[in-house]
Amino acid sequence: MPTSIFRPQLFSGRTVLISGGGSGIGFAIASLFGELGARVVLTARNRARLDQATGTLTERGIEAFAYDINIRNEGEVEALFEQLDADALQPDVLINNAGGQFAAPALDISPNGFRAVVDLNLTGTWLMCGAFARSAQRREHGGRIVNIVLALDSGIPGMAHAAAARAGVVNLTKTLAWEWAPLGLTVNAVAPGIVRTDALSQYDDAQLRADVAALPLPRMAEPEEVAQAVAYLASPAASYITGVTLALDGGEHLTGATPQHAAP
Ligand SMILES: CCC/C=C/C(=O)SCCNC(=O)CCNC(=O)[C@H](O)C(C)(C)COP(=O)([O-])OP(=O)([O-])OC[C@H]1O[C@@H](n2cnc3c(N)ncnc32)[C@H](O)[C@@H]1OP(=O)([O-])[O-]
Ligand SMILES: NC(=O)C1=CN([C@@H]2O[C@H](COP(=O)(O)OP(=O)(O)OC[C@H]3O[C@@H](n4cnc5c(N)ncnc54)[C@H](OP(=O)(O)O)[C@@H]3O)[C@@H](O)[C@H]2O)C=CC1
Repeated sequence: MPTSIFRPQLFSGRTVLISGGGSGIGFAIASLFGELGARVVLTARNRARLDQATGTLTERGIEAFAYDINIRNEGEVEALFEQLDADALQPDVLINNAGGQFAAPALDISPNGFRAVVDLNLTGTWLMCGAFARSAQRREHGGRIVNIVLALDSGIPGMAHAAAARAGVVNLTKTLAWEWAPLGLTVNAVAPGIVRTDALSQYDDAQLRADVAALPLPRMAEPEEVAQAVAYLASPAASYITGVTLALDGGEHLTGATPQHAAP
């Protein structure tokens, strides 16, 4: 685990909402914000996994809450923010981390498969951003949004749906940064390459190892490294940064040779 550069209690008094916060990168983000004094609110679909995550965080002395919702469902997203109001847990920071896709050649992606991935990664992120910004506007309270995308500078062969959806999020990030600056919101993104989480079991291991070996920094990222980048973008140190997508990819964007993604 990388050494934390942040001062203790940096996010004391702040509430941080993390989609997909019960596993992998989202859980690492929740852990770091919690260790830095924030109250953390986790959302995802799997209630049991959320409960396990909040249990672990609570044992570490972190104030943690969980709400099971599907971010693809507009009604569930609206209901979440109403519930957060009712529970006095209005977020200061939103981390749109929930997402994913399946690896398949473009010609094997059905219209419904394409739609499912766009619904999750682009529309789901959009719905969460909108509900968060309306909440901030009502309360005349600024805030931070950080969107987790994928390294995509040279396209993402084997994941055309995710490539399209995440490119949408990158431009949404820039556009919302303009439109919502007057609301006191900054909107940024982090684009990880390959991060060591259980979710990688969905991909071909030999291919992943070959992809990593070809990087200028030939290793996977750790989830905690993504969490530190997110914490920086949500911190006062980044108050003049908006609309950027930070590549956290071991230099993948320099190679011009895009990793191939395949199912196991
Ligand atoms: C490598 C490093 C980079 C990235 C790493 C990470 O992101 S790690 C993080 C990774 N974490 C995650 O990825 C977690 C989140 N990911 C997910 O939940 C799913 O990937 C999801 C977004 C598709 C779920 O959507 P959903 O519940 O709505 O799914 P559904 O079952 O209802 O199917 C909808 C349509 O998709 C079709 N289809 C599905 N699978 C395949 C396939 N393998 N092949 C072809 N097609 C497939 C399915 O047939 C159907 O189309 P049809 O038959 O009706 O025409
Ligand atoms: N690991 C990697 O190499 C990389 C990952 N990423 C991205 O980082 C993010 C986290 O990935 P990682 O931690 O590895 O994988 P996970 O599969 O553990 O994370 C995905 C999270 O999103 C949640 N989620 C999925 N669908 C929905 C939905 N419809 N509504 C609400 N929550 C949902 C899942 O919970 P649940 O199933 O309970 O809903 C899960 O907690 C993803 O967006 C991923 O694409 C980006 C680059 C590389």
